Amino acid sequence: MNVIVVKNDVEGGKKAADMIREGVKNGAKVLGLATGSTPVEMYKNLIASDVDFTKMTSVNLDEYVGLAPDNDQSYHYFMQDNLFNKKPFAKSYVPNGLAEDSDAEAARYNKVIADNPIDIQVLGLGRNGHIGFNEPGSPVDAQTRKVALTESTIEANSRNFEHEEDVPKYAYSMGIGSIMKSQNIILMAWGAEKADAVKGMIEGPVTPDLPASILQKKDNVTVIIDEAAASKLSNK
Ligand SMILES: O=P(O)(O)OC[C@H]1O[C@](O)(CO)[C@@H](O)[C@@H]1O
Repeated sequence: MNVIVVKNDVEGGKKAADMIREGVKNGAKVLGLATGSTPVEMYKNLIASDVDFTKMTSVNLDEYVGLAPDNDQSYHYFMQDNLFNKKPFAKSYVPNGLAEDSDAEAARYNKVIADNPIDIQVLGLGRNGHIGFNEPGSPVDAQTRKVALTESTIEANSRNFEHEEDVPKYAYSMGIGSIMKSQNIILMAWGAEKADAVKGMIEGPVTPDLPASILQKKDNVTVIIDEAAASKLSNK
């Protein structure tokens, strides 16, 4: 794990965007993308840059079950708004939150991932150590499936909804097994509320209780964190 500590999300987002531009220059064809507040600065930097995704494919990590693509809380909408409207890809995939058959949707999405091996996967980090929506206890070999969100995640994500009860209880998430197959991973985390998860991810035992800790087992992982998120590390 290559750990880079930056001052704040503005510096970190620029760093991550530079790494993606470099990856694209070096031939990356498929980007795995994340939502949430964490990658917003990275997307701003990519939009302001000369990077061209029009011959590339993007595959997103997750989507809330029950939200339509035009719902402004959906991850489809987030991606349109934060990146795709300004920097379109030849093809972009996000799980279908309205799929009627969740097993069929998971199988469809697993085929998408198998057909489009990910060169660079972008990840955020949940306060409980989740990556994608792989909550604590998720099997390390899991593929895309419908998952139940934990209370901690529902509470954390409720800031984006009018009422906490509006936060969907389920999501489709790419599994840890699929994430681990990506060629390169860039994980970002900002703020003191991520400091425990960051410490566990980097210095703790590899355990399903803290899903991101599995990244210790993978080469080509770059972790970009700000000083607040790094504040509990023993080796700063
Ligand atoms: O970036 P945030 O909003 O802190 O959320 C943490 C992570 O959890 C998720 O909401 C779930 O995938 C991601 O979108 C995000 O990277």
